[in-house]
Amino acid sequence: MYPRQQKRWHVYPTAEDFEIRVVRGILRMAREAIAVRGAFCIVLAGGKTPAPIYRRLAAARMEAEWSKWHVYWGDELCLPADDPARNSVIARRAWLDDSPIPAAQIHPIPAEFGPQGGAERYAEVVAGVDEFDLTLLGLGEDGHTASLFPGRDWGADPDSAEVLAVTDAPGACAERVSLSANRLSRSREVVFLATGFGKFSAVQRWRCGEPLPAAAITPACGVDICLTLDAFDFA
Ligand SMILES: O=C1O[C@H](COP(=O)(O)O)[C@@H](O)[C@H](O)[C@H]1O
Repeated sequence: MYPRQQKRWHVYPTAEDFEIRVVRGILRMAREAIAVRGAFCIVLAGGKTPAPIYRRLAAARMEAEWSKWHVYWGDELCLPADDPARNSVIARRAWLDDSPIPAAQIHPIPAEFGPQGGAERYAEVVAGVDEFDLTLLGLGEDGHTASLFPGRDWGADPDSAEVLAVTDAPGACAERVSLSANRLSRSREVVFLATGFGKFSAVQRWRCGEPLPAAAITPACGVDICLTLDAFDFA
């Protein structure tokens, strides 16, 4: 059993409000982390939901000290490195390919080596970070987050591996690499992103206390869940 999750819900009337507020929050957290610790370590979410956020970060070129950003991912699909379905490629195309963040500070998950090979290699990469400053996460329609799926081991125990080799994910890509719930919880801030009516049922189940994978992310500071109104309630 994992610790109780402290949740703060933030509901925005439109997708534009959601995007503006989330981007503003990311830039503020980056400024604070850089002022206090001299660097900002962010974990990116995969899937489609964060793409507009990444595009807005790309447009905010003058608003951050990009040379101090270090970028990681929460999960990745075991597909060729340049496959457009990969979480790293979605973020690269929307933002990172055209960003001033030094290439050596961008750390995609090497999932092209397969679940086991990718997990072992990425464990060495994240071992260099004690606590992430900000972890962005998505929410699947079945309540999964990163590549932690219902009915599987999410690595929520304190002694579980930091990076998991996933071989039986439902859907099109069964093989994946994912940070474990335990590792994702080692973040100063965690922000979930969910937009659209398709997420409504997962959000309701989470609000009602069902033990979904998303509920296993339990950083000391709690989690912030940013939603559009249609994902939260009947508008
Ligand atoms: O499989 C995945 O799905 C979730 C949610 O994706 P979305 O397209 O519905 O936003 C995502 O957070 C995760 O990284 C991805 O691998």
